[in-house]
Amino acid sequence: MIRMGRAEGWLRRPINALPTWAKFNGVTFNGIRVGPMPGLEHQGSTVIAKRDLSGGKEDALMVVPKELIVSRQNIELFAKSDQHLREVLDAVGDFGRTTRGAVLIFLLMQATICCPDIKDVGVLSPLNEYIKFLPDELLPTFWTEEEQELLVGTTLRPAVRAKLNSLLREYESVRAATEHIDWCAKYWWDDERGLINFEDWMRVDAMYRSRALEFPGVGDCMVPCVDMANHASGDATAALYETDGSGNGLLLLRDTKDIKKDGEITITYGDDKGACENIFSYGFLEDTIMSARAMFLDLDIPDDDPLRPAKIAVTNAAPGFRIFEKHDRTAWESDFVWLVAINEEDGLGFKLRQTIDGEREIEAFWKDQELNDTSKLRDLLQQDPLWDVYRLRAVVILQGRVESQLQALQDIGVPKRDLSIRETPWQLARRLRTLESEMLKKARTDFEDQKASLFESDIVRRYLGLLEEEANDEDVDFS
Ligand SMILES: C[S@@+](CC[C@H](N)C(=O)[O-])C[C@H]1O[C@@H](n2cnc3c(N)ncnc32)[C@H](O)[C@@H]1O
Repeated sequence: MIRMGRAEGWLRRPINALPTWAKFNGVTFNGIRVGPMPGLEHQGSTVIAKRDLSGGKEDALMVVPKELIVSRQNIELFAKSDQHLREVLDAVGDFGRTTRGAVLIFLLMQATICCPDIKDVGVLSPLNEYIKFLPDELLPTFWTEEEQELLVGTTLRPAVRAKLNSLLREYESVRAATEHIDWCAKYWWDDERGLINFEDWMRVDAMYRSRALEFPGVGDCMVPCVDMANHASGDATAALYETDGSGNGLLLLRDTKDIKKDGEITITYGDDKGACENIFSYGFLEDTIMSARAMFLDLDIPDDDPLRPAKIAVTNAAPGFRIFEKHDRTAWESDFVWLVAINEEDGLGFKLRQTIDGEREIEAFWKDQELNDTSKLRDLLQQDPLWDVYRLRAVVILQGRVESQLQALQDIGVPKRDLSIRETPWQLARRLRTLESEMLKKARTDFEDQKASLFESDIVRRYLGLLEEEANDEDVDFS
């Protein structure tokens, strides 16, 4: 439906119509306009200074009435006057009570309301019109199979695969949950005349993913017009966003920034986000990015671990670890690796328990202490006399995983470019491969240093039987 609406024009409006929409709906612009930056048209529209702007001396550059904010709370309010939206939200249950679920359903409803083939569904509102200004972002979920192949060996590849699977599951469950609603059955899902397909779900997901910002006091939401600001990190960020005392959305020039007429007013989408996450959520990498910044690598429990099935059954930690930049080095964090690193002989145990409804449940124990939240395992191990030993095991496991990821990247080298591969996916994949490869090499060296320093620990040396050997050697020398 959305693709059709773009092609036929009923779901598309040129960005030069935005000032009229904004004025009509109470959005104020102060010294700014929205449009493409000459020379940077590939970045879509952005916020541009209409005159010289001085940090610390300007009122808000944008004020967006709180009623226009697409947040979970507002969608609940919209649903009070839109029975069709209410029906769908109720039908999808808990999913409709999450921000993501509510926003995706809301966006789908806006496209439905705009569709000329659909009559008497939903309520007209300024937001039906607003989605017509939103471009279709080329996020990796829209890359072709060949383009996704360029990502093999990067952390983006499994992330895109997992995302497509979860989108498909969501789409199927929204469909199953709403098929019994007459108008949904007719306009959305009918085998011949139904207008919605999986691509629509991917498109509303992309709109939300690439435009949602976390506003203090509101949470994740889409704020019309503020979401036209492009991203720049660090000192280059020109403006901040927040809400005023009444809940309206504001775009504020940073006190330290002066922007000349025709300069760009950028915000930050999050300076800590890694290169992978930037491409995943926004479909671009800033030109100034010189490192992958952060990476999430998955981690498996070895097949020969006798406790593997029980560990998988009890874990509530994400199965992997994150490496990230800290000062000039890499650091890591993981709740999962501790479960991989310890075993029965260390004090990890499992028991089967019968629940009151007759089900059997696995319970985990660490040295007879109940372990009902495996993300707390690290804290328990930290109090153990063998903490350095467990740390060393964790570091060895992670270093091995870093090594295998690096190997996968290097085995493929520079992928071949097929004629069908578009420029943006090609450039992004190439840059990501280089940035992640550099970061993995750095992490490998840092893990080596951590290993070396843990080998200095008396506890580790005693555990490995090295202290006694040294003591014996010394005895021999003295005699
Ligand atoms: C919140 S929207 C910003 C407005 C958007 N440019 C538009 O035309 O509607 C985020 C999208 O803008 C683009 N974008 C933002 N900052 C960018 C940058 N620094 N370089 C390239 N593209 C950028 C990306 O396509 C991203 O997915």
